[in-house]
Amino acid sequence: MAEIVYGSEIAKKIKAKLAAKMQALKQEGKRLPKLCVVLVGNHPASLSYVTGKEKACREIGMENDLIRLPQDISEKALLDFIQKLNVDDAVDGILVQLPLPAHIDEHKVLFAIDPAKDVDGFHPISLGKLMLQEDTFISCTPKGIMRILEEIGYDDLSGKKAVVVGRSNIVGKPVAQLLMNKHATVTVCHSRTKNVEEIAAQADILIAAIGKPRYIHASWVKEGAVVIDVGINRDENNKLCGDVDFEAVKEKAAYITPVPKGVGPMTIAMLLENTLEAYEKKEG
Ligand SMILES: Nc1nc(=O)c2c([nH]1)NC[C@@H]1CN(c3ccc(C(=O)N[C@@H](CCC(=O)O)C(=O)O)cc3)C=[N+]21
Repeated sequence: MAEIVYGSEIAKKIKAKLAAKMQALKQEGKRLPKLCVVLVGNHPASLSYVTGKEKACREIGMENDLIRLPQDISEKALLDFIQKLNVDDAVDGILVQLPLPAHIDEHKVLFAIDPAKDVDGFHPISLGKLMLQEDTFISCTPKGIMRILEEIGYDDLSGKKAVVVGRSNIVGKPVAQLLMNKHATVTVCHSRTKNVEEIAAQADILIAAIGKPRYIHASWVKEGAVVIDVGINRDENNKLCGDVDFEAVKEKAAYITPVPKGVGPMTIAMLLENTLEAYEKKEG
């Protein structure tokens, strides 16, 4: 029977530390770090996620601004807006919520963000530095996953087998890189992989980031594995669920993260940390 690892509890501790830092800066009469979140359009899930980010900023006393732009905004107008945030000295972190409307080139927008303010870690410079193990902003979900592993004392990954299911630019690829940087032997599986279940069953650490409700069955999981569930899906009853068949897999794994209250809250905590980091680098 696995230990259920509540990212929400770890995130609470991180946010308490950050709140104390905000308080200290305030008492020193310093400017406070500021995160700007840009939301284009009215996608309901996106709206709920950005609201969570704003709420977390308020909780810890970090400055924040949610900028809502119309669904039909031109790419040029969005790029101009980002440029304004880039040169605004009061802004430390910029996050453009994804996905963007289809008429906007997502890469162009991510490339337009000043790498010094790229608290999402999605800029090619940030991703390149991650590959080279240079100091940079690490994207929030992968960073949160690594923090969970540290928190459970599972951070000596030398000789360990990690399997990442999913190859997205925002989770699968960067988390695979981080695991490699920590000396794990990493296999990345995806929709075209044959025998995923056999590969997954060899994992000491299994990261599920595919976006398919309860896709990972207990038979895919090695006894005693660490299972990290990144999925945020709705099942047939519109209930929030992960990529892992939680009830069955928890009988086999040593550690498992739930959905909700697992990786999601860690993503937000890492975003706040990255924003403070951007501020500290800027202020020297
Ligand atoms: N530029 C950009 N950066 C992102 O980091 C980004 C993004 N775009 N687009 C969408 C995804 C998704 N994402 C989540 C963050 C927190 C929760 C979260 O806190 N979830 C809670 C509750 C979820 C709920 O109740 O709906 C939980 O899992 O317990 C979920 C999802 C960030 N994303």
